[in-house]
Amino acid sequence: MENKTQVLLAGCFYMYPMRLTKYDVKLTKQGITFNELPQKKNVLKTQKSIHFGDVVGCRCKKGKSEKDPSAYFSIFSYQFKGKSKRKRSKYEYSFGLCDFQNFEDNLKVCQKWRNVIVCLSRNIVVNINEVEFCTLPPSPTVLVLINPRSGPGKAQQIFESTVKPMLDDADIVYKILITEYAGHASDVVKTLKLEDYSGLVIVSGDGLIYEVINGLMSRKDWAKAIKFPIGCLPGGSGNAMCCSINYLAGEPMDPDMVLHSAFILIKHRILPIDLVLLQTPTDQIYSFLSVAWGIIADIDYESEKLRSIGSTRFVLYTIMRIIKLRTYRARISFLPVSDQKLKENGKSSKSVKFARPRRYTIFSNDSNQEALNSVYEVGCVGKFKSLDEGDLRIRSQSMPANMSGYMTRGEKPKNSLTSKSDNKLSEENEDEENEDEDSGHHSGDDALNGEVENGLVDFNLNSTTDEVFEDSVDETISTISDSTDPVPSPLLSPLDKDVPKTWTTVEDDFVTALAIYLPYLGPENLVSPDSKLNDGCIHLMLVRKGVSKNDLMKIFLDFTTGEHINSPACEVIKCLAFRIVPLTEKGNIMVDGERIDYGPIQGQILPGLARIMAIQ
Ligand SMILES: Nc1ncnc2c1ncn2[C@@H]1O[C@H](COP(=O)(O)OP(=O)(O)OP(=O)(O)O)[C@@H](O)[C@H]1O
Repeated sequence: MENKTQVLLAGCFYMYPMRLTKYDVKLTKQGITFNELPQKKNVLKTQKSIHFGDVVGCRCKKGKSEKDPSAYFSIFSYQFKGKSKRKRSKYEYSFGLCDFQNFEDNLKVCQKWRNVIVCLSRNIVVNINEVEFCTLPPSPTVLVLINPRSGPGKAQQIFESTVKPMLDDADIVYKILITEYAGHASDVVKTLKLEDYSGLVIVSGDGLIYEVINGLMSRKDWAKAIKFPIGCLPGGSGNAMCCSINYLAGEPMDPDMVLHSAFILIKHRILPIDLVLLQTPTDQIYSFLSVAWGIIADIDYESEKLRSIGSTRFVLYTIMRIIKLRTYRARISFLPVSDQKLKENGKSSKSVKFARPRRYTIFSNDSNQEALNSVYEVGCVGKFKSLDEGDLRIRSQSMPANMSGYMTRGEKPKNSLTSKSDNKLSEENEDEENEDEDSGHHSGDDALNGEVENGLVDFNLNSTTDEVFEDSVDETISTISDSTDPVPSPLLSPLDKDVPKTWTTVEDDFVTALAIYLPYLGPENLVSPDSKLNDGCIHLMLVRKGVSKNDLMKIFLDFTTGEHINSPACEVIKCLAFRIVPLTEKGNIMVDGERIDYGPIQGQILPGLARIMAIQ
């Protein structure tokens, strides 16, 4: 079994800028521990540690003074301040070595440490016998698409102020493309030479993600193209994808969601994400988030005019639409998950066939409580257990072992890119010999308390690095092979024909129908708490006419916690496919937050078809 606490490297370093105090530093697969030396008798100093789960990069540096032969390795860690785990902050730990008279010899030792640290922080396994020969892994190269018009129009600013410094710390090479018109991102990915990049990073709202996915799916080589890794940073007003990614990674959404999303982006694995193939009478499109009809679609679309005020627009319109409540008639059909599973197991599906769906109870996660509500038996949500802080943290705090091997070497990018991969002078604020404790550089006891900036000079960056993120996911989850054939939709019958007999159909008056396949629909809207990135099912939520305004308001308020799924007025069905045929003449249908022509729509799940940079 892997010994995560085995010491791979040990040495004596001082911490910049405190040159007089030495530290005993040990490196394991989990992180670095350091103790002040010499330990005074009877004085127990707490051991300090840096976890590789928090580390985004490491760089070698030299002192500013030419005469100083010291070499350093600086570790960039984004860790939680205090125990509340509400916000990550940047810490820079610079360990210095001056054992040898010339800089090159000191540097060699620091480079060895740096190489191992970078590998372990990127989940590349380094065993004890590999430490001496461990080389610096090449840097990933990404294309960053920024939508200057998304949300309150701050995507570019967000990138410059928060994301760029983090990408630089992580030595991620990037090329920036600012979208110039609606549809630009789609045009770009339709012809993009995917082999030039390790992935695509979208700084925008959900609209640009939708564009990119549909652009990739429109390519002849769609089956290969859709596996191109996509990373997302919140620049829009909804940002449902980013909220969902942060939630599933156990990273905070507030405050400073951008920083936490950027942290995930740097520490990501490439994970499969479900898409849904949608058909309308005129179109076939691909969706990653939801199809909304009724009040949820109305709020999304009608609040567009208040885009400039950010996510507050949703709150205002929710109140307005509940006061002036509309209901809509529709025929809604679905293929429940368990129905299909029964068939796969070779059992008769007779027992779950019924003309009109029966309502069954599900139980609250509180075992003392009576059965609370009703949903369809087949594919019902079942028990909903809300994750507490502790549950959520486990994954993000955990060490590289649970995120192993997501990188490998690839082709060298051909583009000229904005990169930090050259030796460069750091912004100088102070003389290196100045041992001022307020310098913001971490030394000894203050190492866990301050911000960064230092008087060291970057030295060791490998400017000829090449890398792609390896798709290390379990390919079996994807049902579709690399092909140039049209995308298959075996579960769907033509939209102008009846749904297959195995489906269930309801005709009724509704307040809303929402097919959703990610947990969050927008900030503070945990509409589908049970959804995962790749659970292979659509969560169909129905609210029928007859719900009181109070109950409806409670459902919307409970979106913040996901508790609404315990409301008797909220029916949830896990299904593989669905069809909504609106019977009320006018209304809105929103796909991933974008309005499409009003009319019948059907969809089926494409399990794990796309690839997303996330932690789950
Ligand atoms: N330069 C541009 N000018 C005008 N529109 C653009 C430009 N670049 C992209 N777009 C369009 O802006 C639309 C809205 O962007 P996006 O969805 O990213 O932001 P948002 O609507 O504020 O966020 P969310 O969808 O999360 O609420 C997208 O449909 C995209 O096509």
